[in-house]
Amino acid sequence: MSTEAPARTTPVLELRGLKVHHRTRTGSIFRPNIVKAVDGVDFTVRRGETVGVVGESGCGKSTLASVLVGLQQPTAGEVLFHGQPISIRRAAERKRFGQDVAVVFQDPSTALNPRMTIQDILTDPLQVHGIGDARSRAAKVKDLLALVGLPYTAAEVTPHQVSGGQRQRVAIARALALDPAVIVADEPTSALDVSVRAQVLNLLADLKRELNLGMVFISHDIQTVRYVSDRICVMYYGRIVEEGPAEGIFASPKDDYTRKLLGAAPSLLHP
Ligand SMILES: Nc1ncnc2c1ncn2[C@@H]1O[C@H](COP(=O)(O)OP(=O)(O)OP(=O)(O)O)[C@@H](O)[C@H]1O
Repeated sequence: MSTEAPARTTPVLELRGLKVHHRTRTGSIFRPNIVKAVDGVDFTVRRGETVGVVGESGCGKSTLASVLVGLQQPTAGEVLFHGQPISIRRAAERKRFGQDVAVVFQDPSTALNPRMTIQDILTDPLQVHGIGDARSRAAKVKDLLALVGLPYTAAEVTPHQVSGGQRQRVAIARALALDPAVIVADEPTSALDVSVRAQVLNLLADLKRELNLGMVFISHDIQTVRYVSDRICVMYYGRIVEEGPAEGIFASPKDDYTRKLLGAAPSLLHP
């Protein structure tokens, strides 16, 4: 499934020395308790590659994702887009980032507004960013639906009138609406029926190839990550403890924690 990693071009998205620390309510002002959700991570993704991020619950995957998509300001470290440092504190950079880096969440039932038609859901990002007119937006919706393998008639219904797998296709189409360079998919198949998971994974892999996207695929399931990723980062307690080509990690894991993950529960994709 995975394709050969692209040549060593400049990463489209990069994190350097990323830290996200949270001060919790326990502790005191003299001795605050700090949760180190992400604690010194370097990370890159290039166009045309899928980087898998895997680790158990609480290791910091979602926190990493929220920084990658500009939803959270790190405590320390840099976020670079095409080699240029960016900050979501600056409104213009935040807007640009929202256009260039898109996210697909775990559960499309909660990520999509149940009262909007799929046409409106897909038109909304274009309107918010002031892109095109009514005619070009309608054409774009048609293209997006075709891209994710949905019939044009799906535009007329609401998300709850289609199946779970089709709903996630709508969420993927919405993520593609602004022609992003990177898609961050955070557990995109975990809430889906086992029978449709492989279809959605195949769709993400096809889109990465066709659109030359940088893809970050986050999951607790190492077999699912292996299925889609060119490169894998293994996270443990807020750090990347092992990183390398997907097949290399499986053939000869170097870290004890990676070995533990590989020996753990059977894949949710192939239970
Ligand atoms: N706002 C916050 N305040 C305090 N602690 C937090 C906050 N956000 C996350 N954490 C803690 O940071 C750690 C990493 O959380 P995160 O959600 O990123 O992990 P995860 O690997 O995505 O787990 P899951 O798969 O269960 O979502 C956890 O211990 C979590 O409890």
